[in-house]
Amino acid sequence: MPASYAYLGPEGTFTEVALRTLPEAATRELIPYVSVQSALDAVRTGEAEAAFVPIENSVEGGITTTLDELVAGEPLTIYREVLLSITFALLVRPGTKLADIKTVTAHPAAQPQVRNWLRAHLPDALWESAASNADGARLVQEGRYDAAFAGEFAAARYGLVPLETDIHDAENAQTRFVLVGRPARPAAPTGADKTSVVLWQREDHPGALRDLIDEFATRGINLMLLQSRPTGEGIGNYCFCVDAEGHISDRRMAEALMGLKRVCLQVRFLGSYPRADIAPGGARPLQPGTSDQEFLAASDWVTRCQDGRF
Ligand SMILES: O=C(O)C(=O)Cc1ccccc1
Repeated sequence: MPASYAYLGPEGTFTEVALRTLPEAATRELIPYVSVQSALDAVRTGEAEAAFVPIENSVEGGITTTLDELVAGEPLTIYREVLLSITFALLVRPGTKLADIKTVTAHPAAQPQVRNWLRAHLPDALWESAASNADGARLVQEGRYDAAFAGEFAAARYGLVPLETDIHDAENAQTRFVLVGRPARPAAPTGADKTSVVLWQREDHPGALRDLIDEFATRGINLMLLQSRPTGEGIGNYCFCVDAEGHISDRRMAEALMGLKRVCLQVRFLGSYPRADIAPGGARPLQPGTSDQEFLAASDWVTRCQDGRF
């Protein structure tokens, strides 16, 4: 049996479409799971080699179930990311008209992407969340809801028809998905990489968050995501999910992570992996003084000073 990738199912999710864009997916058995948690658990138990799950969208930010799963429990590592442009179709059973729709469903992350459309076209419809957009389509097929927002491609799979297509409140809405596996050495840098970490502050004090961010800023590292998540240990108690430009094998990133390790209560490394938004080698020019050579030269100079050879 080939190694398997778990993904947020059932069949017909945007997650499945995004997963199939990865060349390595063609050589794996792709197994749908009912939730992000169960897909990630399949990796933790060794049932699946890796799991593919949504993690962020350009309209609402981080997908909190996924972030919370990566923040807690047995550590997992992100190996790849995929960006997918998202537009929704309103899927109904054949014969349903707009005026018949009293209940609608989709994944919670879909709602901010269709809210204005709903207000304009179905202001009185009751919204209930589904485990995924394809699961919403399945529930419409079963007669549990009148309509589901999902990919148009999911219609045929669930015996539904698209009553409306190309629904998106925001132009160019994109969702980011990640391939997550058990911890192992990150892939070699491509020249356009991203590093994800979770940071827990040691203590609350004025400027505590700025102190963490400074570890990146002073080394010329740009941040791409900064999302706070409650630790569950009381009001005002948060950890921070951070995506930063660069790879852990870059000196500036390694030094920033060393700095964070010293000043944070805890740091969880979630991986260094190729960026999906730009081609290999396409990262922004480095800030003066932050190349590997400059870090190494500075370190050599300190050693010479310590040895009295300056
Ligand atoms: O993959 C899906 O279909 C999902 O349910 C997750 C999701 C939610 C909203 C936009 C893209 C993906």
